[in-house]
This record gives sequence, C-alpha cells and structure tokens, in this order.
Amino acid sequence: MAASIAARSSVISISRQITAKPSPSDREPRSTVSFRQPYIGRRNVRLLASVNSNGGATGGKSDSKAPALEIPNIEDDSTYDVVSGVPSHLLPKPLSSTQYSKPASEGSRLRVAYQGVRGAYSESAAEKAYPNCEAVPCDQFDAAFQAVERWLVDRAVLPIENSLGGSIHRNYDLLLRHRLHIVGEVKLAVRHCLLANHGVKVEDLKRVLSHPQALAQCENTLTKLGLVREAVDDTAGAAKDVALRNLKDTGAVASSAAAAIYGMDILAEDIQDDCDNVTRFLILAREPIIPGTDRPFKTSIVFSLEWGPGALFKALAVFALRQINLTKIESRPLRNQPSRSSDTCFDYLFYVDFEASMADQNAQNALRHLKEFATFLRVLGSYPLDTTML
Ligand SMILES: O=C(O)C(=O)C[C@]1(C(=O)O)C=C[C@@H](O)C=C1
Repeated sequence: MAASIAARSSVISISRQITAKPSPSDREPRSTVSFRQPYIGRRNVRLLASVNSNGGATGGKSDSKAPALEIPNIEDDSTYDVVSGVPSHLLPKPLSSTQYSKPASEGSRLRVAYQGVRGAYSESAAEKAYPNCEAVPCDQFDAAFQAVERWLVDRAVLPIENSLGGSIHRNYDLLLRHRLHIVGEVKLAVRHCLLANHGVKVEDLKRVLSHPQALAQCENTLTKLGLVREAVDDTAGAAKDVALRNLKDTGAVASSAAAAIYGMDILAEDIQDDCDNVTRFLILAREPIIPGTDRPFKTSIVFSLEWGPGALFKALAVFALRQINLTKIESRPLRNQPSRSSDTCFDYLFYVDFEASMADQNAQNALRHLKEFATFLRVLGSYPLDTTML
C-alpha cells in the first residue's frame, strides 16, 4: 500500500485505499454514542505508508526507500485506534479548542491538506483556518482524508456545503468511512471569475471548464453566454489546464488568485448567480478537540433510525424539546445494509449539525435521548462556529 508525495508542493495522491473499511453497521455497536470510538478487542490493523524524498511526512523518514511503516497484528484485548492501530494510551492527547486555532509558530508550520491545486478555493480556506500553514494539495478528497490518517499532514480542510450549490455529498460519505474528527469550520466567500488566455475575448469562447459546484454556482451567467460546460476536479485545475494547453476557445471559472498564478486574463468578475456565495469547509484532525462553553459551539452527528412512521420526527424532537437549534440536516443512503423494511430498499443515514457544545448538559441529554432509539449514532465533532461571515 503506498502513499506518495511527489514534491514539496505537488499533489498528494493515495494510490490504494486502506483495506478494511467496515460498514457503519459493523463498525459501531448499535445504540452507541461514540465521541471517540476505538475498536475494542482483537483486531488486525495494518497501516503501511511510504513517503518519498521530498515528502516530509510528519514525524516520518524522508527517504524514497524508507521502509513502509507496518503496525503489527494486535493480539491482546487493549483499546486501539481504528486508523493507525496504535494502542490508545500511546496516542496524542486531544487538542484543546484554543490549541487548535493557535497559529503555528515559525519552524513548525502546520501542514494542511486540501483538494485541488494551487489557487483553489480550498487552499484559501486552509489559509483562512491556519494563516501560517503549509497548504498541501491533494488530487482527491479521499487522498486528503488519508493524508491526515497516515500522519502525512496535520489537518485537512474540505468543502461540505455551498449556499448556492448545496451539499458536497462525497465528503458526507467520506466522513463516515474515515475516522477523523471535525475540529472546526471555515466559511469562505466564493467570488468566481471567468478566465481566459491572453488575447482571448468572451466572444471567442465556446467551452468553459471548472469544478461542478462552481459551474452550478454560475449557472445563469454561463447560460447567458451560451458556453458548453465541462466538469473537472477543481477550479484552479481548470485554469491551469486552459493555460498550459494555451486554449483559445476555452475559458475557466476560477478565482482571481488562480488567474494570477497561471498568468490568465480575467474576462468577468463576480459571475456567481448570487453575490452571497459562501462555501462552508470542515477542518478535520486525527484527534477531537475538547469541547468548550466559552464561545458558540456546533456539534455534528450522524445517525440511523428504525424504519417507521414518525421516526425522523421523533429523532429531531430530542433537540426541539431542549431548544437546541439545528443548522443542517442531510440524508445519505445507508449502503451495504440489508433493508430493514419489506417494501423499500431505501435506508438512510442522517447527518445533523446543531448549535450546542458537547460540554453542555442539554446537548448530552439530547444525545442520550436519541441513543435510546437510534440504531447507530456517532458524534463527528464538537467545534467552535465560524462567525466571521456573519
Ligand atoms: O475547486 C475549488 O477551487 C474548490 O476548492 C472546490 C469547491 C467545492 O468543492 O465546492 C470549493 C469551493 C467552491 O464552492 C467551488 C469548488
């Protein structure tokens, strides 16, 4: 199994997945609240990671022939971290909410993974979250998750929803598949530009490349211009591609930062359909933060329910009864699970964000109540709200 980082600022791409990926149902005992839910008992967890000469994995060797790290089979009954297989008592202590937001000091810059290439909005979000960080590009969302799990980076900053385009479903699914913790959120105002190579005019354009979310956010403008849309992995990658191939009939929807980096002209600014175009990103870490009550906190959970009338109503009532405000609900299909009802093959996972800290007795009571009838429940993180956009 190989994780490769090609060069200091090049893209992380994880070529193979960590093998054991149990479905939610076999990862979690039923009706269990897990803030940090390690595997208990006998497990064979193997983690292999290798980093090449420029990679600089956190705490790892920087030699392309560095031996792969192999965590041996675990045969006793201690508690182990599901990701690394390391006994829990050897793992670092959780970060406090003040520690996580402290800017990294010189010489020990935090490495923060994001999806995309330089100039992507996700890079700006990583820099907003950690102003002094070393932002590390990853080719896919999954690679960013794995980069954190394998200690190649310290954090990942990934988009979860946009005020115009809606949820980034892939990241909801990955949150459950991986064992990272949400330690913060960042809201970023996204202002799209139409970019083209020097000398190209709007009338010359036939096609436009960008991330599907960015294309969706500029739907009206692109329709007016009559441009054929082509989806690519990220906005800045689109700009880079158009610039490198010196295309004259193709533009890109990307940031003004991408225009500067790839030497392109800005043909139009603020082309998103609504000036209030905000993307919310999650900050992910290997360890949770200790929830506080010193400032506004949000908690993200995921649960599933028995099938039946009023099941979701009853679940949401545990928050309403306690005056806890919900800020987001998202449902995703519950995969690899035989359907529990006879007449439908649709079972769901519900992702809910609510405005309370897990340090609040009220929030703890709500989850205890939900646990009484949820078939699965996991706390993804309890973290300070990003109020900078309000
Ligand atoms: O392509 C980028 O620049 C990204 O950072 C990705 C992304 C997304 O996935 O939503 C982030 C913010 C914008 O909403 C558009 C695209």
